[in-house]
Amino acid sequence: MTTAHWPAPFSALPLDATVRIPASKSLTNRYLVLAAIAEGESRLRAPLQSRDSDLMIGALRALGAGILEVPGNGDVPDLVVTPIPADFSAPDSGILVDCGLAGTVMRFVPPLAALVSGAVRFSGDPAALVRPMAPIVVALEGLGVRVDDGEDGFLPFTVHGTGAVHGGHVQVDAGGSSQFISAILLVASRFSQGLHLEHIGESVPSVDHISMTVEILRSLGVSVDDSTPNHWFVKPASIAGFDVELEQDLSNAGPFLAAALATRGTVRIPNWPANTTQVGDKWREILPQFGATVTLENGVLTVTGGAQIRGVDISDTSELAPSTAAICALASTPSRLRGISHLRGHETDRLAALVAEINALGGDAVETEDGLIITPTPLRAGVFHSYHDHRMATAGAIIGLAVPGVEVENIGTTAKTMPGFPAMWADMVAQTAEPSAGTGSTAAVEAGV
Ligand SMILES: O=C(O)C1=C[C@@H](OP(=O)(O)O)[C@@H](O)[C@H](O)C1
Ligand SMILES: C=C(OP(=O)(O)O)C(=O)O
Repeated sequence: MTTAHWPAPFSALPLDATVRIPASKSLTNRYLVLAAIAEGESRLRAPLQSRDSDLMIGALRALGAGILEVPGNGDVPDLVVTPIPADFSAPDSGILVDCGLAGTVMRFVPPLAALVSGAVRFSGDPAALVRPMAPIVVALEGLGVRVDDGEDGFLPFTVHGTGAVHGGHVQVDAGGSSQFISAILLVASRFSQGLHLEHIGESVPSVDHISMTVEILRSLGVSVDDSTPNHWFVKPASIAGFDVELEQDLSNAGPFLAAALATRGTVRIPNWPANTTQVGDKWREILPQFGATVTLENGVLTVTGGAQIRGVDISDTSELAPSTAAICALASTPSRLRGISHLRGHETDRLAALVAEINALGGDAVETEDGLIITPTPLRAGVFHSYHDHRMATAGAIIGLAVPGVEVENIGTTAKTMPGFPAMWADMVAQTAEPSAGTGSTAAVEAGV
């Protein structure tokens, strides 16, 4: 149960905690799409259970896939997926897919809808209707698929599939999101002539997520040639049913690892993968720049905060940026985050939201063309708004650990990728001491000193 304003637990003591994180959103939703177009039954072990994965499951079921929960080895049921039947057609009334605010649903499912017959309409939360979508529409139209989008390039729109996509050469400007590339690549092995996808425009952000897509496709036997920058070639192929165990979400590990820095304590995360395609593995490079000690031994990632948080100057933090910005707000020297202009098209305009919320607590954050400059100042109690953005909500929680009296508005929005967040956070704090929600008297890190 969450309240409208969640008193963020404050910790005057250095934390000493071990935390287990639920499965990766990006991996779960990719494997779900691929299971829906595979030739046989697939099993996803220990998948993510969250709003974004529920939305993906709902979308794929609507498109004819069978998805059943079966008992797994841990707390979370496995998913057994029966692929979309080859002759699946939408009813005459069409199909409605609710994308919520999930980028992976609104970008990954329309190309899949192009492979079935009939009209599939996509809509979502009010905030989803302003997220960039035009490159998906343009790419589908370039592949010969009819899309009714009212010519505005935003949700809602309707994809009119004919049961097959010819494929071939298509150009897309993916400067606004790597998901435009991943979306087309994921289903391209089903195009009868395969795909030559070409990115035109400014550089693509979040390239690690494209590498994740390419690596997963290759692991399932799909040939992807990405040897020429900005070009991807996919050969037609059948994907056999597969059985995969999902890794925990290393991006969502970020707020918990940041808690070690915010309190000068130690946080351990077991089962950290030795090899991974997740961008969250970059915490191992990012956190030492703030002065933290990071070790990975026997699969346990251990982060210990330094006496003070040093400011950083880093690029391309992708979906790690909100947590990174929260750490910067607690640092003792200025920070600059670069290469994240596309965050303006995320769940909210994250650059504007971070500036507004850090400054509302007395901070000094300014927007640049491609990121943020955050200069230390002492922070004070106040409300940190989440803008329906799970990563804004967790950014507020990080700051609240070190600044007494922070309340996060709509902490429940963390259900997008981590429904258990408030309980997990409280448990992390309780492993060291009883949390005194928002009522502590000394900041754990002397923000701005
Ligand atoms: O493909 C994916 O799973 C994602 C790609 C990235 O999107 P952008 O390229 O829009 O940043 C990332 O930020 C998002 O959280 C997940
Ligand atoms: C940008 C994000 O999500 P989405 O998949 O909705 O794009 C994110 O989780 O940080």
